[in-house]
Amino acid sequence: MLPSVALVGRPNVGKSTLFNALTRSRDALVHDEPGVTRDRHYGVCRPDGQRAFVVVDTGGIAGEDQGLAGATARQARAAAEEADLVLFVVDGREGVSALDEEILAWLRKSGRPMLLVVNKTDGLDSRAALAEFARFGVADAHAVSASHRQGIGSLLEEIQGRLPEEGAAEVLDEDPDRIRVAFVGRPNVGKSTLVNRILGEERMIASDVPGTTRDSIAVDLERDGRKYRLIDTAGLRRKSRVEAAVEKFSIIKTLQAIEECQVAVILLDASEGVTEQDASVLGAVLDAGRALVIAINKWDGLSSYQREQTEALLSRRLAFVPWAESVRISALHGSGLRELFRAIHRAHASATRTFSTAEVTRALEIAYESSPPPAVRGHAPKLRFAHPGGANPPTFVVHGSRLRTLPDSYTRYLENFFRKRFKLVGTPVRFVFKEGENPYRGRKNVLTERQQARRKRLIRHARRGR
Ligand SMILES: Nc1nc2c(ncn2[C@@H]2O[C@H](COP(=O)(O)OP(=O)(O)OP(=O)(O)O)[C@@H](O)[C@H]2O)c(=O)[nH]1
Ligand SMILES: Nc1nc2c(ncn2[C@@H]2O[C@H](COP(=O)(O)OP(=O)(O)OP(=O)(O)O)[C@@H](O)[C@H]2O)c(=O)[nH]1
Repeated sequence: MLPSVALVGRPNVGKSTLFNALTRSRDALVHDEPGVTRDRHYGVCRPDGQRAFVVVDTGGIAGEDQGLAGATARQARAAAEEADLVLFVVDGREGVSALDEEILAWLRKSGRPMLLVVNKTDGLDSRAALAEFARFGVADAHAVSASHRQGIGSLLEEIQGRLPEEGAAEVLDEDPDRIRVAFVGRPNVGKSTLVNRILGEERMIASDVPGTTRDSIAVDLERDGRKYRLIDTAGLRRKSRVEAAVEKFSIIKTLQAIEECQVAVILLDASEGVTEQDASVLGAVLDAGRALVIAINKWDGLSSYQREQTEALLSRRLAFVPWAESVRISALHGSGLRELFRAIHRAHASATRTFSTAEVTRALEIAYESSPPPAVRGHAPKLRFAHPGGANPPTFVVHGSRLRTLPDSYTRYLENFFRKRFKLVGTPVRFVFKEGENPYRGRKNVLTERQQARRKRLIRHARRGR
């Protein structure tokens, strides 16, 4: 499961800046889509080749008046207590303050694992900056500059070393035929009703998945001869655990469920359109690169006039994900479920389809020849070669030159072209651009003339020396 790391500290020490440095590291790949709200307080850090984690910006724990008892502070505490690791952020320029001491005392009491992050050390002697905070007696202190992105790499390494071990539930996918689905959405859209409806149908075999930890719940089921695993959702939680209290909407749990699934089904309430919170859940699905199906629930409650209005509104608000299928359902009456599962299946098939290098390069050639990218200052980018770069989401690696000058509109053109050619629905598609020659040229041992001449020279030398 995605572990979580909370940023705690007094106002103005640079928590938001650090949050951005950690969560926006893949800006090149994650395009800002109009219509998507990014929740400023929650994000996912996906360091290259390392384990991803949720980052929570707890908001500043303010001065004495509101102090540790204020509403913000209460939220900060709750977030910190839920986190697997706390980054206690302080200001390296201002040095130790009374409030820092207060926060530290509280963090110690909470018993959460903690790292001290001394920020704003750009232009400072970082050893001196750390020494200032040595009296805190926190063994693990890191000097960083969030705004200059200094020290972030080593901070990330330190964080990696302190995340909890991955649980048994994470060794999820033994069965490649089983589709991992998460039903996500804000409170009251009908997740529990839908999950219960799905699990309640007779033809299905539902069972709790053994080996899942206390915090992670999954249920396997079969439907129309296909196998699914429903990943932890509020709906599942309430059903499988005897818990009277209504579980509050947890963004962390939503992010975790999204990370673990292959297909995220986002539920919307037909009578309410796409709210800010819906848009932020949508944004999280896109950031994670998951396949997406939009289920518009409570369709039963609308008159035909309202239905028309809703259709028009939704198609406007969802125009930025034209590739996602939306299905109208009623969780209450169980209508639309067959279509819902078909859409899940199509999205999964697209998201996990495999490609050969030959077909990908061919597609690139055709796209390129039929519409080459525009020249910038007299030089046009050249696209030479492409190969598949992974699934879920389908990723295409394109090699060429001057690719930095490729306009976004051209990336969108390529995306649409590939979508059409490979009939990809319900999944984001990613392109990674790499400068340089065909990387397979060297591997096939095809040497340039200069390389061949050099090689012959070396061989001659070696012979003479013998
Ligand atoms: N010199 C320098 N300034 C920084 C650095 N990080 C943040 N700042 C500045 O510090 C100020 C506060 O940064 P924020 O990230 O908003 O601080 P915060 O802790 O999130 O503040 P609250 O939202 O009030 O809790 C801004 O003016 C930043 O530009 C840094 O590494 N070096
Ligand atoms: N008319 C109508 N009402 C529905 C439908 N689905 C759910 N509801 C109602 O919407 C309310 C909320 O449903 P829940 O299933 O509890 O919503 P939830 O998303 O699980 O809510 P949280 O657990 O708070 O996140 C309940 O009163 C349901 O009866 C539907 O398809 N049609």
